[in-house]
Amino acid sequence: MADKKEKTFRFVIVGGGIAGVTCVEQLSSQVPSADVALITAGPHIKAVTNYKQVSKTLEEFDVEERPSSVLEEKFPNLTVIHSAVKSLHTQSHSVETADGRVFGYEKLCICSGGRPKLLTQDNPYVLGIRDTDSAQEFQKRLSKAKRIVVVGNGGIALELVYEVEGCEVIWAVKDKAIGNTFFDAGAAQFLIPALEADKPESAATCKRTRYTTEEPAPGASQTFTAGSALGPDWHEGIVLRGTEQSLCANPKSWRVSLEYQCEVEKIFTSEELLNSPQQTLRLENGSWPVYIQLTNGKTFGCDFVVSATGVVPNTEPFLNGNNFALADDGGLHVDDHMMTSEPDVYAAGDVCTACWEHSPLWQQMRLWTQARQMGWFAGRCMAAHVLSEPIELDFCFELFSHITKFFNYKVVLLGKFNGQGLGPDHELLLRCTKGQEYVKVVLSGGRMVGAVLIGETDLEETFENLILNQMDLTPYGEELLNPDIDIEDYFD
Ligand SMILES: Cc1cc2nc3c(=O)[nH]c(=O)nc-3n(C[C@H](O)[C@H](O)[C@H](O)COP(=O)(O)OP(=O)(O)OC[C@H]3O[C@@H](n4cnc5c(N)ncnc54)[C@H](O)[C@@H]3O)c2cc1C
Ligand SMILES: NC(=O)C1=CN([C@@H]2O[C@H](COP(=O)(O)OP(=O)(O)OC[C@H]3O[C@@H](n4cnc5c(N)ncnc54)[C@H](OP(=O)(O)O)[C@@H]3O)[C@@H](O)[C@H]2O)C=CC1
Repeated sequence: MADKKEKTFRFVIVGGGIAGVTCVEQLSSQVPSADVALITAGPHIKAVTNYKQVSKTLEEFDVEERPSSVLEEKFPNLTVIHSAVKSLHTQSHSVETADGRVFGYEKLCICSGGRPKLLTQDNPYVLGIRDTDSAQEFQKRLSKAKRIVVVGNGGIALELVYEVEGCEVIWAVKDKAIGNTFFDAGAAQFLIPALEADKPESAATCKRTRYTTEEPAPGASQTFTAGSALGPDWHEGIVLRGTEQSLCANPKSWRVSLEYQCEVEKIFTSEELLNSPQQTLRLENGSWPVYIQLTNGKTFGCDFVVSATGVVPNTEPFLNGNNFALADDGGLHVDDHMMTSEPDVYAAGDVCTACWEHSPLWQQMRLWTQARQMGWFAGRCMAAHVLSEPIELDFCFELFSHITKFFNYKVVLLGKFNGQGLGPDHELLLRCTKGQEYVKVVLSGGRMVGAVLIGETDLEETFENLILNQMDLTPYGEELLNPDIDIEDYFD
């Protein structure tokens, strides 16, 4: 393999998503003399724009899909190679691409993201949403649909059930409440009325498509290996409307039915149902292309099923044949320098699992912000290692923080927002004004360790400070959430 190398780069980064591109930017600016290669399966790269540091740890930004030439013009030391990596040979420090080329590296960073963990593979009626292509396929299928079933209870399901119009939505969740990956039952209760109410004007407007289509890269035959993951506001550019076209003007007819505490028992096509003893189901349900049987005994016919059931790190098949340590969730095990178990190989973003001893207030979630932070930190570590400089874990891994929007409410999550890992040894303070705000504080030993802020609470900065400084809040008791006290002044 060594003699076949077309060129050896000092740094090679695999993946043009937010983690890979941020890593490239960091390396190119920190070590401008080094040859850097970005190898990515898709024709476009993702770029962070309008970056805003909202507070010490909270950040907001937009993400744009761009041609890679923009990056190459900015960094003359950078070569972008558009081909999927077919195999990695850590012993010879080389990668082989789908178009048959071999490149050497001194240090490599794997940022190949994740792909949807589908309920079932190869069923044309079960869709996942990950990248621009899959979002467009979903949009196309939705435009002809009268009823869809959404399975899953995380970020994608929360966004879809709110955004889809003109189509009946059956939402099947495993849990007793909606949004288990982000919320507890109280917050879910607060959000439910927004599902039943009319959407506000701004959220209900029909919008134009903004995303471009990525051509699959040579060799990228698997549906979900070509493009980068979508991110904040991905649905804003896409009309998510079913057959009932008039509903864009009449959001009242928008229907979501929830099926709680159930999983999928079986998925049948209409042909399979015709030939099975359960064909009476077909008659009861009308005629649909596909039927889904849930563990609560109900069966629904629908046009298609959306499997919004999480992601699996993209490690196969191109990393096979090496000795990478994998975490329980299948991610590449990385230490506090973003290094995998293979020499000179780093990883960042959705593909990796942070296996260092976490700060008591941080946890990994496969999110846009963490992909950016990990890509940036991996770049810093790679540069520090070649320059023989010391480097410590960055402050951004001290406190988990996430800003997003669900059901048209601003949502801020801080620290152990759901009491993750705290056991019974914690208490909660709550303040809730229906339709306006939901504030939950998690206290452990009298100190604030997490918070969920839904709505325009304006509390994020103060709470972030209280969590970071671990002040004993016992003397304040429930006054902490007294709406008549200006908490910002209180703790100044
Ligand atoms: C529908 C949707 C909505 C989301 N909304 C939000 C949100 O609102 N907020 C939020 O924080 N997060 C959100 N996320 C999560 C967020 O998008 C991801 O956490 C983030 O994009 C991960 O970035 P990444 O760079 O690690 O991976 P990706 O963006 O998946 O990029 C991986 C890159 O690797 C390339 N690649 C893969 N395999 C190979 C190979 N073998 N060879 C070469 N290149 C390869 C791909 O082409 C791609 O460029 C959302 C995700 C989805 C799917
Ligand atoms: N605004 C935001 O911040 C958004 C973030 N994202 C991110 O994008 C990624 C993909 O989103 P998504 O697919 O929603 O993943 P998530 O990990 O957010 O949610 C997956 C959901 O599916 C459930 N689930 C898993 N397997 C099954 C099954 N077999 N049957 C029924 N339910 C199942 C999970 O339950 P359990 O947890 O019990 O396993 C969980 O509720 C995630 O990293 C997510 O954080 C996506 C959209 C918006």
